[in-house]
Amino acid sequence: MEPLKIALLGGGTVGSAFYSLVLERREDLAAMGFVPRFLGVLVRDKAKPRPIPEALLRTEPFDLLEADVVVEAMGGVEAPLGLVLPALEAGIPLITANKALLAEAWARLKPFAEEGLIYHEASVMAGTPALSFLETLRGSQLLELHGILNGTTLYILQEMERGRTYEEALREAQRLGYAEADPSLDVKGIDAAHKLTLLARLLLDPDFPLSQVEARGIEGLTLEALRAAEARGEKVRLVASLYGEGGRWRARVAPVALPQDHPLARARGNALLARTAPLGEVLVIGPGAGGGATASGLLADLLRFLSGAPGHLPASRKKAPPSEGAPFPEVE
Ligand SMILES: NC(=O)C1=CN([C@@H]2O[C@H](COP(=O)(O)OP(=O)(O)OC[C@H]3O[C@@H](n4cnc5c(N)ncnc54)[C@H](OP(=O)(O)O)[C@@H]3O)[C@@H](O)[C@H]2O)C=CC1
Ligand SMILES: N[C@@H](CC=O)C(=O)O
Repeated sequence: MEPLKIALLGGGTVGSAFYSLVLERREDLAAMGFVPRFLGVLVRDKAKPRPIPEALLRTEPFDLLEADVVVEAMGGVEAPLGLVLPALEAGIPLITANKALLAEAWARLKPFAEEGLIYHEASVMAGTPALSFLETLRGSQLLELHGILNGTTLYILQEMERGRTYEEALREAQRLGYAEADPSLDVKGIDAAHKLTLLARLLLDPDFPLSQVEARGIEGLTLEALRAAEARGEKVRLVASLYGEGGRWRARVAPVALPQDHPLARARGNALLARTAPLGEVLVIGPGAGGGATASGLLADLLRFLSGAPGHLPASRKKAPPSEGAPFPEVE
């Protein structure tokens, strides 16, 4: 049995759930010949309650070069970038749930992604397959893609439909561990834009720029707008879309009106709908936020790494859209 030395950056909602899940799933790791050993868990405040022994907590960066794998769940861009780059340069793989890091620091991280050193299933739709779903769709051509990629805004809209206020619903989403440390990333559509950028880089263009995503959030939406949509037989959802327009890919995050019987309107969780050829239309639905759901995606990547498979490779070339898309109407 070989020790598997894990350096964990972040011991909050996701990091704590990952730590617990690894211990719970020791037998699966043992069946592959590995015994997990956490070298340390980076946090800011050792006094916060969490299911991690205090002896493992570190408030100062520790030596990641000792690790077999670095798992990052701290959030932000510059702080995690400064920590993971030296490890990647030393050939140590990175498993991350941090879509902001990947979306915004791509110029620095792309060479390592191309080497197969970056695993990030958990960065889009948590443990619900989104990247591996799209990897399988590489056998077809993408015609268009529409997704509910942010759990916080989905929860807020669903709760507003049940009569709660926007503020109450946002507070509850924070309490449940769905929201980002800065929830304006969720409600302004920026988190969904980060995720859409990662999907586009996986399938359409390895250099797809974050700046190409037009993002609008749900802050301006009123209960009246939701009620009016309901009266028209529609539901309002924050949808991230990629579709052909004038021969270019258009990437948009916006609140849109969906017919109530549309699969994305009926989905109770996050969802990703892809129209492809020759495969056809495919849909995946599942939880997209929360500690356990995200830890599941991180553990899936750990198992993928241990099986010898590379991380999530960007698209091999830039592809033009084969047809014009049919976006949903935006709700003002
Ligand atoms: N929550 C979710 O549902 C999902 C989250 N993600 C992503 O996972 C990542 C983590 O999210 P989440 O767990 O919710 O966030 P939390 O805020 O709950 O956890 C962040 C952790 O990182 C630590 N940390 C943050 N910055 C520093 C720093 N500069 N130095 C040392 N420690 C630091 C915090 O320490 P301390 O505990 O002491 O404050 C905390 O333990 C983010 O990138 C997020 O986007 C992805 C999918 C779903
Ligand atoms: N804040 C995010 C967490 C998961 O990515 C969301 O609400 O979807």
